[in-house]
Amino acid sequence: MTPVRAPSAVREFEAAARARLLPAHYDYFAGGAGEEITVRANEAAFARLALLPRVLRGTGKLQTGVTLPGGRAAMPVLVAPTAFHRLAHPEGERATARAAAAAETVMVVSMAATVAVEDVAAAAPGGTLWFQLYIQPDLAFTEAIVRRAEAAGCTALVVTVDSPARGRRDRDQHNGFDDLPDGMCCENLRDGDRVRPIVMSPEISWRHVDLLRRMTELPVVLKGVTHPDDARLALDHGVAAVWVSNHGGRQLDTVPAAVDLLPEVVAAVGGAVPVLLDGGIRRGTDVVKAMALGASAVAVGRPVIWGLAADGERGVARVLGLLHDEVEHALTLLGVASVHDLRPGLVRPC
Ligand SMILES: Cc1cc2nc3c(=O)[nH]c(=O)nc-3n(C[C@H](O)[C@H](O)[C@H](O)COP(=O)(O)O)c2cc1C
Ligand SMILES: CC(C)CC(=O)C(=O)O
Repeated sequence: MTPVRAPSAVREFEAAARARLLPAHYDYFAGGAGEEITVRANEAAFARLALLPRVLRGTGKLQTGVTLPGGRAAMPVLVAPTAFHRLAHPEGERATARAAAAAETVMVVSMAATVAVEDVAAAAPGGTLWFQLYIQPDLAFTEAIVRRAEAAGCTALVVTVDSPARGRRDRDQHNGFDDLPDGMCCENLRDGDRVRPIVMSPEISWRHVDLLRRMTELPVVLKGVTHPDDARLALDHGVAAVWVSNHGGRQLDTVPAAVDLLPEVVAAVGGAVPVLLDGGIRRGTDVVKAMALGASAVAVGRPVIWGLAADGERGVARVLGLLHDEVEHALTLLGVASVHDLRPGLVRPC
């Protein structure tokens, strides 16, 4: 029998995942809002950036580690918060957490995880977890979730601010996908005997960010910033990091590609806090492009889901391992020893 070769690029995991997932579940993970213009733009924008290497730099030992408000990561690629991992693999978020911990990177646990944050933490002792929150209009319930995240050992709160309403996702509407199957639920939304629905409320405002900051000592990271004026406001409201994201094209369609938004946000933040970025990262070269343009670290959403669906913990580990190796390789060929030495001059539009 011909041995099946392990995927040698992140993209190959998508086909493997698609073959294993129910079509409606694949569509939920892969899809985006409206015409999916932003989904496509995120990846296309990286292809439109060229890298311009330096030569004879004698770089020697490479440095890929980054220090962020919620702790250190050995690689500059974090696991973005994504919902419903048990739809992709029976071990769900437990498998993802183990792979992230083995790669010594941060996993951001989604508020919509299908494994409770306490159980995710128990599955990967020693791993670094941040917790992603949609601020709920019921502030007492929001506080209860924050307390759970703190008690589980999460070291930062990632507040997603691009979702004052759910994205309109044509694929999900077409497939009638609007709920988890029996036996699965958003475990972080348990409240006594019931599981609350996630409320995406248009009433959430900067006032809530202030309330949250008073509620917890944890660093607050704002995810879903696209406008430089909002980045400046975020600093006024004391956030520990700004996360540039269009939610992988799943919220407002036709928002520009994430990496195209990055330079203006980086300029607005002016080095006051780290700037993170996600959306369309599929290669180590994408990682170094984003970091050259000023990101302190990046995150991946769908690639982790594809790894998880294809081969559980091993698949996620392989996805993260490939990205790590590709980052090192790109640094070597660029003539840059450390991710901290990446500069805008290494990137050109093409
Ligand atoms: C299936 C799926 C579920 C997601 N769930 C969440 C979530 O629960 N909370 C959140 O803040 N972002 C969520 N996101 C957005 C990701 O955190 C991230 O912004 C996006 O996936 C990055 O784009 P990429 O998939 O191209 O890497 C989700 C994305 C996907 C694809
Ligand atoms: C369950 C949803 C709230 C998760 C999400 O943010 C998404 O599907 O993009």
